Amino acid sequence: MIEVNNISHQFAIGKKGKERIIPVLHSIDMRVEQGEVVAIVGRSGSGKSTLLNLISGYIRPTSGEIRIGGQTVTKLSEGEWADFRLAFFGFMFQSFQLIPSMTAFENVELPLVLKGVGLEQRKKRVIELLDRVGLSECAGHYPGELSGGQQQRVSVARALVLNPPIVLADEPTGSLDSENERQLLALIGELNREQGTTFLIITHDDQVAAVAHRTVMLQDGRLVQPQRNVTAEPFAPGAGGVIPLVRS
Ligand SMILES: Nc1ncnc2c1ncn2[C@@H]1O[C@H](COP(=O)(O)OP(=O)(O)OP(=O)(O)O)[C@@H](O)[C@H]1O
Repeated sequence: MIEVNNISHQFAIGKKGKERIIPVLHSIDMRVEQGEVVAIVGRSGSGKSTLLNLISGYIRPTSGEIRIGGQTVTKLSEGEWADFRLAFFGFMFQSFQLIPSMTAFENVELPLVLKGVGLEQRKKRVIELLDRVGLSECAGHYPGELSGGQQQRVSVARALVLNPPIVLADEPTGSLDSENERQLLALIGELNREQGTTFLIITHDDQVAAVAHRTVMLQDGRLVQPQRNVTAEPFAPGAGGVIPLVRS
């Protein structure tokens, strides 16, 4: 589903003509199958966010190729990337990135508006999603009127509203308390089992890495041998049992 082929990336910083080159990623090869939940770990500055930004097309690699769903995305134009993102990706961030002047309902609705979905269908889908994350009562609230955990749930609903095959998450539990973290991990597990949603999750959190199917580690911009998670009880955190994984 996601193939990262020999990707290297460097940033150039400083004034034109006097740039300093910062190599960040070196010859990354990675393959993620549909329905996998993969944790990306590594020390601060190892290149995790850069890798996710390359996969989501927000930056272009210095060299190498990325294929998603059989399509070579590194060749897409900016306009094509915008459509591709709407069709393929949901995004979850540590900082939620909600629009403060929009209600919870409007924030979740936004991707549907961008996709040109009609009003009635939008309403139905947003209500469904807010209900799924337990926030039906808060549809009319602005982000500033919600707790951190509630804001994260709004951002999760927004990430999922278009039913994306892939969710890219950058420290999604980073600002959550343990109960909200448990609920988010349970939801990720449900979606993965029910819909085969693929998750790529950058994390420093052992709880997240423990429920992923496997963990890949970046070290100084290089991928360390991928590790298959053999000890985890995927998506049953605290539930005391192993729920079988459905993987295609
Ligand atoms: N736009 C940019 N311009 C210049 N350098 C950058 C840019 N973005 C990232 N870097 C550098 O690339 C390196 C890797 O950054 P990146 O954010 O990918 O690391 P990370 O593993 O996600 O770190 P963290 O866990 O702290 O978020 C760092 O040295 C960072 O300073």
